[in-house]
Amino acid sequence: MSLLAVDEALERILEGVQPLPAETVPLRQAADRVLASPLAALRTHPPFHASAMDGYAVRAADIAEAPASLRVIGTSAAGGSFEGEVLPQTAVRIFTGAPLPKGADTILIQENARVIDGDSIEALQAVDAGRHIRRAGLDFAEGNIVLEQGRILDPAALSLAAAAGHATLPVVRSPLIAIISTGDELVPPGVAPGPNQIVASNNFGIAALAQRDGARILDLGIVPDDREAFASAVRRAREAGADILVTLGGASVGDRDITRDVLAAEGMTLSFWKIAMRPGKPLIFGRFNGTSVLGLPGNPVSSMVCAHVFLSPLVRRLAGRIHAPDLRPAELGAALPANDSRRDYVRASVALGPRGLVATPFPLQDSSMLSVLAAANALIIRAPNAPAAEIGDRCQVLMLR
Ligand SMILES: Nc1nc2c(c(=O)[nH]1)N[C@H]1C(S)=C(S)[C@@H](COP(=O)(O)OP(=O)(O)OC[C@H]3O[C@@H](n4cnc5c(N)ncnc54)[C@H](O)[C@@H]3O)O[C@H]1N2
Ligand code: MOO
Repeated sequence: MSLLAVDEALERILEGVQPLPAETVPLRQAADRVLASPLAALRTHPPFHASAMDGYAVRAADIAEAPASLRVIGTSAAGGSFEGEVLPQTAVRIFTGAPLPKGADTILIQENARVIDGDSIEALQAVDAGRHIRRAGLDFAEGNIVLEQGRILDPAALSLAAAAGHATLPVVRSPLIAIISTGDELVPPGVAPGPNQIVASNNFGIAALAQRDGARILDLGIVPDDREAFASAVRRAREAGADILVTLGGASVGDRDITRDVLAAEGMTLSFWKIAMRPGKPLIFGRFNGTSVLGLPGNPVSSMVCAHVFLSPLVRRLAGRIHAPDLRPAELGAALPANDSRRDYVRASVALGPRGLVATPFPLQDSSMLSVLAAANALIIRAPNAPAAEIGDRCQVLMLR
């Protein structure tokens, strides 16, 4: 029986999945979140014609023939204003950000003025009308849409939202990802493994990737290969309201690979098990009410590659983010043998060569080897049944960093 193709598996995972509903959070907590609806300015900015420089608010006509002397009749500083009017042959001392007084139509910067005595100056240069003035509404006007729905609230967007008068923002709720690591052989880092044990690692990379995609993490720790212990962790994930449950390990066909069985016994509807992918063949996907379940294979590289290919798009869809994998054309830096019937994600190092990117596969591709995955900056994607390829042949790579 032929295995489910990777693209079809991803389609099933994303089928019917919509961004989560909005919640309102204070501005500071909105950093790096996704704006849930278009944001209209609550005010106009600048709210008045403002000076962009320190100097003198003057009438351009008065200083058309420089040098010209002017009487200084007052001051306009940011946070205050000059309430009178700039009449012919007068000027108002003005500072950056302060309102332009009535009658003035330009700013003479102070470097081009000479103070004659306490209350008069000499303009040393003529200035065109309108110089160094920020017109009211130059940045945005009340009611303008200043940020689009779906905008990632990066630092500039946050400051703009604040300037537009918003103290809180509607953001897409961050998906909650519960992670369960399974296996009698696993201990957490920092704990000395017993004989026959190893350190659990997958949960750290998976959590970091999901967080980068906008998720919150509930790490439920390590459970032994025991049906009741695993079932109880699954229940904890559901009680916590996890949007996605990720299980690590126990996905394959061994006697202790109980993941699929227990998930089904707990009420999960299985969508698929096993796909035409290397690494990652034993991937499990199913759904509880409101919770998608990804059963990732235990091999650390299989886990991470499946997370890049399937978990990231799912998290991003829920988080209201666009998923745009960084796929690029490259040429092979080493030969590759013919592929079998699974799509292969080959750990590779990609660098710029004389004709563009060159992707050189690592010689060891064992799906347990995190040292190779961490050294790789890309995965060469090989189609099922691709024939043997030579150095210089074209290929497609998925950039990882
Ligand atoms: N007879 C067959 N055997 C296997 C097949 C198969 O088709 N027929 N598939 C192989 C493939 S492909 C994979 S991938 C693995 C995946 O198996 P499981 O998902 O059941 O994973 P485990 O057996 O639980 O563990 C595999 C390996 O990974 C280590 N592991 C598990 N969890 C973690 C963790 N959280 N952190 C670090 N390392 C972990 C575990 O100790 C094992 O060494 O099955 C093949 N077998
Ligand atoms: O798929 Mo396994 O993931 O080939 O090691």
